[in-house]
Amino acid sequence: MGSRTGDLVTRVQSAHRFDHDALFRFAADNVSGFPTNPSQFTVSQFGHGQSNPTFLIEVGSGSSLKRYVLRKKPPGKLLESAHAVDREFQVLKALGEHTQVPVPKVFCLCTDPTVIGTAFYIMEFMQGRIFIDPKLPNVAPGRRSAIYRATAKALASLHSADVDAIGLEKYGRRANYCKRQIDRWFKQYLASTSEGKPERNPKMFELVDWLRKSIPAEDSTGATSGLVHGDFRIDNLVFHPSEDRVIGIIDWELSTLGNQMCDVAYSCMHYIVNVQLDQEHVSEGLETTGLPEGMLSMPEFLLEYCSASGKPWPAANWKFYVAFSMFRAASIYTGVYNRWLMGNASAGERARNTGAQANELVESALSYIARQNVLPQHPPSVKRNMSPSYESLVDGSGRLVPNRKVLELRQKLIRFMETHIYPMEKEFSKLAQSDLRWTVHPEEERLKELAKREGLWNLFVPVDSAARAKRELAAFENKHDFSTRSFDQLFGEGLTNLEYGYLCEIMGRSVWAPQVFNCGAPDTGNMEVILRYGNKEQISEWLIPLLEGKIRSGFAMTEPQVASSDATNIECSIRRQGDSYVINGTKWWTSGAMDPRCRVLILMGKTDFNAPKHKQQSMILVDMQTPGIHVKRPLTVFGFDDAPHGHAEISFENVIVPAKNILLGEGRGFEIAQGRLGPGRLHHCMRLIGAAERGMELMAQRALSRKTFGKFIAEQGSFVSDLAKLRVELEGTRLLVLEAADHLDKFGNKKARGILAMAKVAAPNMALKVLDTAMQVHGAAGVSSDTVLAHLWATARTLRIADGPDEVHLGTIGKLELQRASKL
Ligand SMILES: Cc1cc2nc3c(=O)[nH]c(=O)nc-3n(C[C@H](O)[C@H](O)[C@H](O)COP(=O)(O)OP(=O)(O)OC[C@H]3O[C@@H](n4cnc5c(N)ncnc54)[C@H](O)[C@@H]3O)c2cc1C
Repeated sequence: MGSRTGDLVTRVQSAHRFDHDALFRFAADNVSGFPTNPSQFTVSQFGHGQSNPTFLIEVGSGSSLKRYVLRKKPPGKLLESAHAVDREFQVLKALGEHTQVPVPKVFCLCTDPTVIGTAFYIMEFMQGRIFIDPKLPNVAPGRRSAIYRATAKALASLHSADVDAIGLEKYGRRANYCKRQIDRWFKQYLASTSEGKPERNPKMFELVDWLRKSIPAEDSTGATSGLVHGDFRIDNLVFHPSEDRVIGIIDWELSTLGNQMCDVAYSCMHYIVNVQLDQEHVSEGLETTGLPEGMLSMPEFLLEYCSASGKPWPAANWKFYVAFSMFRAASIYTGVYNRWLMGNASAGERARNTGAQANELVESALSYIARQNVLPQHPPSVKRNMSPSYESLVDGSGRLVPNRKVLELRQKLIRFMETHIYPMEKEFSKLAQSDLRWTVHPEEERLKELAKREGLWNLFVPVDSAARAKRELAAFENKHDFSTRSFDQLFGEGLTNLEYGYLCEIMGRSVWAPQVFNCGAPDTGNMEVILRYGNKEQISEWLIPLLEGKIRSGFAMTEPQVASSDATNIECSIRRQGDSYVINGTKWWTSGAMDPRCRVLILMGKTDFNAPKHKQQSMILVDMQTPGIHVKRPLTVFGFDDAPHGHAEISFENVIVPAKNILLGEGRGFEIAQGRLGPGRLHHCMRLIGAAERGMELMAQRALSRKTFGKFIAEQGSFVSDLAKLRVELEGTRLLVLEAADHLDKFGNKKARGILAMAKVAAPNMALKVLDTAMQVHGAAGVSSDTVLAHLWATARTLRIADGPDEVHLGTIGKLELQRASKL
């Protein structure tokens, strides 16, 4: 495990002492909520890190204890422009207030040196873990890759900050960063090695010469420019106390605007060289000594970064950036060594070897430059990053064995979820609980565009339905340009339902994810109806904008006054009148109809009340803006109204719809319902597998990190065997769902109805069990909105009713069983 942030402190070093009373007075006046009359006020120093001295302030005791972090300039004469704590404060404030980049919250800045001797600022203390050694000793192999992936994502997230939008446009000059940095750090090197100081190394001059000649063109064009951290290493990241995700990027002393590839190379230094303050010498990095089990290789780490940030593979200029990183580290180490000689290195005695290490870094940089190959020309295949249960399946071709294409999409999807969805969940929920709940978060629309670009769009469209719709559309050739890739992409990636099962599951891990990939309910079921049963006009008018993600849809079948699990009860009338139909009735639980983007409903009603029982019903496309449609209220599920999509009660009063909007023809509603509910129903089951997986993961993490009565929850009672039983149930249900998808592909809706019904009963019941146990393990937090569990549970619970209650499906399964027996 990593070190806990609170355990990294020691007594304040004598060279760094300051007036605690003055600090207390300042903090009490300037930090909102700072205790004014505490029982205790203590200051200790973080021993780790060694640029700007950093202190832990503890105010009060017991349950009223509050903790803060103070960062200040070191005492004494300092190198020009170094240790600018005011800049650190500025960047942290901008990122904290305007972005999702994980950083500690800052409270106040003091630039007056008379208060405690130097400028300083006070920020939030982050309770979490810091991994000081990049080899991650004492970390389970299975978690090492997750920690490295989170590291790559944190770097990508800070590199994605829009500096112009958050007031950091003047935080530095973007172009020619490397050129300026080489000059700056060489100047600092010269200053640290002038007369009477550490000896100069002639090889440093050789290195600088090579660097100056090899600066990549992208440095002057600004193509790779943006916010740069300047010291991005794993030990400058605070990880969540139990989950493998970054909650804070710290130590922003060297941040500026500039060439972001320098951060990337610097974050990979440990693969090439092993530089540790406590060691006498620089030694070989992980590339040579071997990767600890489970750890990502450097190309894998870079692949993770590139796909999260959208940056190209950096092979072309990699040698320069790595050599530059070593040069800069050598210059910094020389400065630290010089400060140690003067007696004010904040790392104290640990800095005694930095002089020798600086020279070894120069040596290593020159050897690196001399190497033939430093990074493969192309990114690695994704095989290594796969979750263990799929690793062995890559080249398999058996039934229920995903092929390479699916596995690659799956990995892309997993990365997208980790980079873009999970970090936004709180933000999406916040909007959905505010006065603006019925509006769409702009980030959702941005992520939709990103998902399209990444080829993660409309993955649900089954290959056979796509082919049918394209054939129908052929008559509209002038209107739609079939030849463009973007048009073709609207019809997904040519997957079967079975193949989609492996992907839909991942989307189900978050209630916010499916719509970002245009794979949310009820749209997928509705699009499937138009794909399979729509004529060319209906496809062109409604399906194309739905596939483009420009509009959304609802499915209006259920009615308040009749038991709608038996659709023959439905009373809404669809009466023919010339070239139109007139609709009258009330629907409720029309999911998605509250969404401001919802433009079309597929409505089921009766066109002939006297026809045979299953021929009375029809389905018709209804424009939401037609006069006579009144959205009466949003319904809630255990208090969740699922804004901004919602579940609406709607009345239809003489709603006049063009006759051409009827689907397939009068009296064919039941036939379509059977077709629609097959795939749409199964998508719910696939998503429930993902929701259960998320529950398992959160449950295990919580149990491994929380102690009650002296033991971790994981060590209590029958936890382990309970967890194992849930895993057995989950895996069994997953196989059932995949099997149902396979049947749907091979035999169609009607023949697959038995196994579809089994999946529809099994999936919500299994997910509910897992999520319920996960909530229990989380204690009160589990039932709150602080975790995703309660919302996932509420959604899973509705699926024992929505799309047909359990009893109806059990009836189908039982009937088929008896039929089989009667034929024996
Ligand atoms: C969150 C959510 C979203 C929904 N979204 C939509 C939507 O988008 N569009 C839409 O049209 N509808 C939607 N629904 C409605 C849903 O499909 C219906 O609620 C469902 O079909 C059951 O109909 P009902 O509520 O009228 O229950 P009823 O038909 O009144 O049934 C009530 C109960 O009777 C019992 N029962 C019924 N049949 C049998 C049987 N054969 N044997 C034994 N017991 C039985 C079951 O316990 C059942 O739960 C949604 C519902 C929810 C909760």
